[in-house]
Amino acid sequence: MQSIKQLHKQSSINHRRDEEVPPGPTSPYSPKALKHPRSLPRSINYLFREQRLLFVFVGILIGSTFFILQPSLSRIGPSEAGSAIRRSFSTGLTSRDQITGSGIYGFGKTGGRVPVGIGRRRLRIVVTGGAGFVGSHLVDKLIERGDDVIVIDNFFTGRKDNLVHHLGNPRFELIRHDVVEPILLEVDQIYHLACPASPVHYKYNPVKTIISNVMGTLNMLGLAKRIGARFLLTSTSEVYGDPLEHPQKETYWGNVNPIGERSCYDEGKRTAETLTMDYHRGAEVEVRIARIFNTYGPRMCLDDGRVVSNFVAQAIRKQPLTVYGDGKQTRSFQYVSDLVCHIDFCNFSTEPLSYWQH
Ligand SMILES: O=C(O)[C@H]1O[C@H](OP(=O)(O)OP(=O)(O)OC[C@H]2O[C@@H](n3ccc(=O)[nH]c3=O)[C@H](O)[C@@H]2O)[C@H](O)[C@@H](O)[C@@H]1O
Repeated sequence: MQSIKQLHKQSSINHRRDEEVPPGPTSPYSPKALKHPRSLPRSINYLFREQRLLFVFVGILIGSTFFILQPSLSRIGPSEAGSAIRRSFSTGLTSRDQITGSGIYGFGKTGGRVPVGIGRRRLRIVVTGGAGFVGSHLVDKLIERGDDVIVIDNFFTGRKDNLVHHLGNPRFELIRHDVVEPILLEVDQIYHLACPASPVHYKYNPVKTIISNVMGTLNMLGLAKRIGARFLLTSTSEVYGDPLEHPQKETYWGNVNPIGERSCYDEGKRTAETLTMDYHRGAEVEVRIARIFNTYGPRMCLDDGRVVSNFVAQAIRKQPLTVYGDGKQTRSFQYVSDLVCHIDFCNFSTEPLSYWQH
């Protein structure tokens, strides 16, 4: 209101001044001659000169093309991708996804128009435990795919050496942080791997192992809920304990000793799975659970303590191989690159359960 009053005041003063000093014939001031309004033929003539009309049409064409393509572009966003996929989960590297739309990858699959030269939107992904044996291979895959990766690791069993080839890459960040403490990051997806996985390592400090599993998973699920990120938990076949069924199906609930030496890990992971499903049911966090079996491959520490690395280390040193117990126990082994492909597939999969049963 103040500024409007001022303007009114000014215009009335000007008006009075004009009244007081009327421009006479002898006055040195001569007002600017008023421009004649353009006649219609002149305006049309102006438009046609120098191909102006053509430029107007080209401008309209470019503008309308952009607005037609815009709905397709918006499909790239995580919120849209999330809405295309019903909240779902999978366990044991088997996909229980109940897809009502289509996967995040294909615009074609969503039925939208695909602007030429535009691919999948680059995702920001956090990998907890990304400096570890499995985590570092997963990071390699995500970086190779073109995503931005933030690694969180407390370096208890992880090593910077596993990630040294990514240092200096602008799409890669490494944070020394223990997941038992909360952290706030803006990402699209969370791969939660942080936890010692070898019996030697998780038995070293069992209380810390169970705290990492429970508090670490809780913190990461809280983050996923807050920022609307998809969450993948790397669980273990240890949730089956000493199974009474072979092979173990997802429907099998296991035979776990709650007070044994391995319970810190087994029960820790079982609680982590429970929390994951509770966040899924109660807070609609989009989740995946991968139950990982005994994995081997490059970057596995020689002192890892698992059977493959122990046997390799003993073979290199030309020592006899140590077999615990009666040697009749059985395990499922997988190579780390196969595991990483499956974790990645599990996270993006639109495949039905049967895919994993072959
Ligand atoms: O398969 C899995 O789900 C689990 O595999 C391993 O657990 P485990 O298979 O018990 O680990 P290993 O130490 O590799 O033992 C495999 C078998 O080989 C035996 N073993 C181990 C080491 C060794 O030197 N000699 C030996 O006979 C063990 O007693 C066991 O029966 C991992 O530690 C878990 O994190 C993982 O989830």
